[in-house]
Amino acid sequence: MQDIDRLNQQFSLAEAVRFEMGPNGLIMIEITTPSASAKISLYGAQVLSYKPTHKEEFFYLSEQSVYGDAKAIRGGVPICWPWFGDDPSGQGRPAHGFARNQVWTVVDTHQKDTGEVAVKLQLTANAHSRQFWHCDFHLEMDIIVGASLTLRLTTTNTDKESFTISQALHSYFQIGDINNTQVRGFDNHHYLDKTLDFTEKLQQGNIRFVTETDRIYLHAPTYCFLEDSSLNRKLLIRSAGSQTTVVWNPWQKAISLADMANDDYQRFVCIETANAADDSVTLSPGESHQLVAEYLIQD
Ligand SMILES: O=P(O)(O)OC[C@H]1O[C@@H](O)[C@H](O)[C@@H](O)[C@@H]1O
Repeated sequence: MQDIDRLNQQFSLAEAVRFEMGPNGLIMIEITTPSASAKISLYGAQVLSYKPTHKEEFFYLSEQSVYGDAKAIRGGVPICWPWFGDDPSGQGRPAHGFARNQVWTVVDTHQKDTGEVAVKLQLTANAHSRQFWHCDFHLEMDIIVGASLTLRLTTTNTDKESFTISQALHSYFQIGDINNTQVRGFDNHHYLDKTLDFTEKLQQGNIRFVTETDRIYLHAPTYCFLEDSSLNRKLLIRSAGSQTTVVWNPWQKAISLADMANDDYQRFVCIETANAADDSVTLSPGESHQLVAEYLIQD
């Protein structure tokens, strides 16, 4: 159990970093820098908020989110790890793995000369993870808050055997209106359509949302744009260590999601920097892999 007083003693930074009690006793890191503020939940190492100074919030966070209770918080940037989507072994283990449902450990906080704040969180094999996955691992999440938000998830194989993972930084971007939103950058890219049993299709033009959208873009570009004319905002999403991008909006299926209002599908789009489908990652003992996403406003 990580005590708030101890965390504040060890890792708070003057005006920039402090630890607070969030809903249901979950510990949150509140970050303030000259160029942005952010909130991170230790449960899931999940960024829940990032707001550049004088600009709109980047992320959607459902008002009906469940905090803790082995559920993922619905919004911000959940981490899907060590598998993306349904249990690849078909044994009914939790969708999107277990990292989003575990309390992570704080390893470091510091402020750079530029004013950016960097937070490092860690997860290693434990009794809970072993219920679902027998491997030994070291997982590190670096979160860098400044004029942009950078997330870097480093997986190191500390086991005696190789293992294979899939994963995603499952960012829920807040938008003004789904009807005035498009994603640019995937023209002429193939994708697997999860709503049609993973049928492969070709994207023509920008992605627009008119129905349930659940796609894994293959050989994905290293950057794309989320254009939202209601908020008059263009976000740039840069990725590294990833060859797949997942684009998801549940549309009317939001009704079946207990932790989301029925019409909330109009207010977010998920664009997920991933290693999914054939883009899984195999690591030998001692090897590491980094999955990186950076989000910023494009003027
Ligand atoms: O409800 P969950 O487990 O957080 O998953 C939400 C969605 O996450 C997306 O990444 C998947 O492509 C969807 O198929 C899934 O429905």
